[in-house]
Amino acid sequence: MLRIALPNKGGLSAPAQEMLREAGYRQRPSERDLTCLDAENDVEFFYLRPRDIATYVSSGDLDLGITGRDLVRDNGSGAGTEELLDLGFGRSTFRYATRVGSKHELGGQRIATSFPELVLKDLAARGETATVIRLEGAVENAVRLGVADVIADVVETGATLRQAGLEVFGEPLMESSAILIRREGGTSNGSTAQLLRRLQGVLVARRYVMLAYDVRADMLEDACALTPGIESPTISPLHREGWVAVQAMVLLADSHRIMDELYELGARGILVTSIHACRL
Ligand SMILES: Nc1ncnc2c1ncn2[C@@H]1O[C@H](COP(=O)(O)OP(=O)(O)OP(=O)(O)O)[C@@H](O)[C@H]1O
Ligand SMILES: O=P(O)(O)OC[C@H]1O[C@H](OP(=O)(O)OP(=O)(O)O)[C@H](O)[C@@H]1O
Ligand SMILES: [Mg+2]
Repeated sequence: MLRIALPNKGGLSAPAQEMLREAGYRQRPSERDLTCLDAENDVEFFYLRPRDIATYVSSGDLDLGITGRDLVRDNGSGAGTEELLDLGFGRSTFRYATRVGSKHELGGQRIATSFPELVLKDLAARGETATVIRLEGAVENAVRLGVADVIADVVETGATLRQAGLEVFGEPLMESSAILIRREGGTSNGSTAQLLRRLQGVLVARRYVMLAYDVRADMLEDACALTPGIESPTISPLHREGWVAVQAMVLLADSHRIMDELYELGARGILVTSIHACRL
């Protein structure tokens, strides 16, 4: 039986469960449940604090885990894990910020953060010495309340920083997103490979749509150049003489541009449908 750690709370919890449901796995019926057995798929899920997940996976007590890359790097046990897949949600950067107009320096400053290990590693790499103050959250308040001169925190839109009168400085310490991890050097059995294929299928289904259209046969090569598909587009004959129907997967983000260009080529009956799941 495959044993998988998932975030029990916080911003990564709901999207992680949604992704697993889309991949065909059973998820806990109540947000208070700490385990969920999916007997049909021979998988058991354990809902844990996202910060703790690397601890269980690096020790080998759980086979796989979903958590934030930044949380793994801030957990000493993270070094004993490896990343199998970027799951595409929970994207953020981790950055230093200070009061607008203040000096952009780290040496000798008091730096407030919920990610002390990340910050200490970064300071060591820079050869800087500073005082790191560990806070549980709402770190942006630390500067105006006088507890710190600088913060190091998760930035998504930057709205929280702006509201607190802070500005980022320097390069991001890291870019994060939700990831699937396993024990470093671990081997994949059949169930792990199946889970990976299913999650990859969800990622593709989220990024791509199926495009179908009719086009005159003499324009087919130009049309296929716009919609090459992943392997090759499907061409079917139409009852109408001299016309064919084409089906191909295209990136959702490109779909409207491609539809406009196909229409210009003379294609008609252009339809976009979403993909619920796939194995490529
Ligand atoms: N806007 C965001 N705010 C907080 N975390 C975010 C955001 N966007 C992505 N993340 C990621 O979510 C993870 C933080 O999850 P965690 O469960 O620790 O805290 P949370 O979602 O902020 O919940 P809480 O702070 O209420 O416990 C990190 O990997 C972080 O990079
Ligand atoms: O760049 P933004 O889009 O504004 O998002 C980033 C903010 O969101 C998170 O806070 P959260 O709501 O998790 O509260 P916390 O600080 O107490 O964890 C994070 O710690 C930042 O404060
Ligand atoms: Mg938070």
